[in-house]
Amino acid sequence: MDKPVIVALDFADDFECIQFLSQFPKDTNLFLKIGLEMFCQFGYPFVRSLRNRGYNIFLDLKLHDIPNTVRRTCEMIAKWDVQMLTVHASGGSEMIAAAKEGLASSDTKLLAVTQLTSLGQTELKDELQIPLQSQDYVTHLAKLAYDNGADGVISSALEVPMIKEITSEDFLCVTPGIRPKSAQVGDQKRVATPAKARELGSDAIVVGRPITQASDAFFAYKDIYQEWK
Ligand SMILES: O=c1ccn([C@@H]2O[C@H](COP(=O)(O)O)[C@@H](O)[C@H]2O)c(=O)[nH]1
Repeated sequence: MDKPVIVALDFADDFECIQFLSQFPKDTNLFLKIGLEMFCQFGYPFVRSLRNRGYNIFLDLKLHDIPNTVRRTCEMIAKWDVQMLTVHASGGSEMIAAAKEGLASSDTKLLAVTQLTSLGQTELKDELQIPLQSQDYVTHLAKLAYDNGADGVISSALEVPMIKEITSEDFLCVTPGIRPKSAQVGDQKRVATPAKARELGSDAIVVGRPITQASDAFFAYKDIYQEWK
């Protein structure tokens, strides 16, 4: 699928989620992100039911554990036919490589989260005590992910040109923290509009609340899609 708008399904219950999806015409070809909130409640059966309905699935589990545990978990997820899976790049080179090995029998793209888009320079320095500029930290983790077999990263759109420069044009940059001009920023720190993300070279944008909390979700999706295309 060419440069999708990935909709983050962060709902407290599956009924609400299915009602949300029913607002979209059947031919919308949605790419859906299932994150921790829904996966912890509804697990693999929920993933399978959405996959069986034909949706593309980004499973955003942000795995972060010792290499053996991550490899074995990825071996299991490899059977699920999901399109994307996340691990944290800060889990290190061995863990990233182990995740890739675990997914080897599948077409699932492995994406490594660099610096969460909810963290800015202040949090990086004062809370995490990382003595780097945010952009240098992000590009360092992106290079680590690239060198150890990841197919791409999660970052802010603002960092995409630097990431592509030190990795490769084909290295996927999937970018949350997307906010249309009129939307509330909320807990996100490193944000970009859909148009800016396009201009900076994002391969896919992830959008949650600006669509899921809109009074007309399909209209909000179409609006963002138009700006992104
Ligand atoms: O760095 C990251 C990694 C993942 N996310 C996820 O994307 C969506 C964004 O939702 P919004 O409502 O549009 O803010 C959410 O599911 C996060 O878990 C991220 O935001 N930043």
